[in-house]
Amino acid sequence: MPPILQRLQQATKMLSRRKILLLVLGCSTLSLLIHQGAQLSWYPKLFPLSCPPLQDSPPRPKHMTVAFLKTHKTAGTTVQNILFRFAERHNLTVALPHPSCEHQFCYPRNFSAHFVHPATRPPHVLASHLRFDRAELQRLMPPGTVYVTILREPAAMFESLFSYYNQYCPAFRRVPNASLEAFLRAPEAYYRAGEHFAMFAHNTLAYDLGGDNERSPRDDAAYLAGLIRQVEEVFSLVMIAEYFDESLVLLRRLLAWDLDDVLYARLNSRAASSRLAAIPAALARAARAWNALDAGLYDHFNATFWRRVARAGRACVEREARELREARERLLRRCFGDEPVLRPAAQIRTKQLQPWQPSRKVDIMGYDLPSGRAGPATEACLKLAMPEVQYSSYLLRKQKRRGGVRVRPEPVLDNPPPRPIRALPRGHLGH
Ligand SMILES: Nc1ncnc2c1ncn2[C@@H]1O[C@H](COP(=O)(O)OS(=O)(=O)O)[C@@H](OP(=O)(O)O)[C@H]1O
Repeated sequence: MPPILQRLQQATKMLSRRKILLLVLGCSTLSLLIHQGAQLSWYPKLFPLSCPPLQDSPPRPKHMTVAFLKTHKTAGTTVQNILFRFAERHNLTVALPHPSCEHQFCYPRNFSAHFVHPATRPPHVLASHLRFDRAELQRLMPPGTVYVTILREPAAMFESLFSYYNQYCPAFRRVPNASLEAFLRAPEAYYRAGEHFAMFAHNTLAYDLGGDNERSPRDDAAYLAGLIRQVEEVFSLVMIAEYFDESLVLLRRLLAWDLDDVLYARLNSRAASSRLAAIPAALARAARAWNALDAGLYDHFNATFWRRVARAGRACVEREARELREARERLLRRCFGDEPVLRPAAQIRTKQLQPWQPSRKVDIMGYDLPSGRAGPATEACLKLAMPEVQYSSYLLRKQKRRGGVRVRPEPVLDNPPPRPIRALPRGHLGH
């Protein structure tokens, strides 16, 4: 080939190589941009794309002192069960109510350290219902205790309260045909502030947090702002029931616990037949308007929750939440059979697993153990699904024994059925 032609061929090769290189570079830049664009639309700037390392390097020891404010109808029993099991595994003391308070700390009275059974003091963990009182709790709990609580979307929470406490709360009992719609159309017609268990019918979250549930943020915005400030001063984490798994991820990171420490079985759920399939939008608006203080609290802490998720790394939190769900499904299958299902109490043969039923009109579901099981693994499964009342009585007896108080020995399985239970202290424990 003549030299001129050879040079021409080389030049063409060089050009096409450069072109190919440019083309490849262009394509990769474009694909990166498209990818980034997509990511950004999923994870707005706030959320880092990668998982930042846990702040606890070198690893912190597990935090052992926790006070959980168990608000009503917010998935609190499931959180309480996680804490009870953690306490047992680590040989910690759980603060439990004196029997005259039943299984709650004399709710709806303001919490007092006197309500705590002496055999359960000084405690590491506290997780039973109470009305928050900062000074009294600080008197009881050791310094360094981490305070956490949980909130639920107020319309869903109110629907649950209305159904669960229908027979207990006079404001609900007055409503014809137990109709939530009728109540929310004219709440003032049925509600009397200050009467027994009125707090279940108006701003229950605010009441449980120690606030004045009769205040309206419409008339007094400063009151809501002040209540939020007080909650923020005390509680290191406010979980959100709608994002339960994400909440547990934040909890375990806060306490430097393992993911295994927050595995759970869902407790205290109503059967589908006992709940509204969906709350119509107008009803939800009315529920939020009537419980405006709770709505203000929820909206604020829902927003701060997502800011925390962002700080922890949203992708990371979601990944852990997924791992938690997978591990939890494996555990439920191991404990309750290949198809673990929630059952009504009448279908649960294991007495220690039968959840308390608030009325004949409401079915509270639970799990049952497959028959013929025994041994330590079964005991762990039993605790996983043990309702609040049975677990509280069991722990109290166990801790009394540990403290040398004479009680009949009671194996965790085969113990007699719990005595008839009332969900709430009545009569003399007025608000
Ligand atoms: N993991 C998880 N995620 C989301 N929601 C959950 C979870 N566990 C329990 N629940 C729901 O919480 C409601 C029961 O709340 P509590 O256990 O706090 O009730 S109680 O005040 O102790 O009686 C009850 O709500 P309703 O079924 O609407 O009544 C439960 O279904």
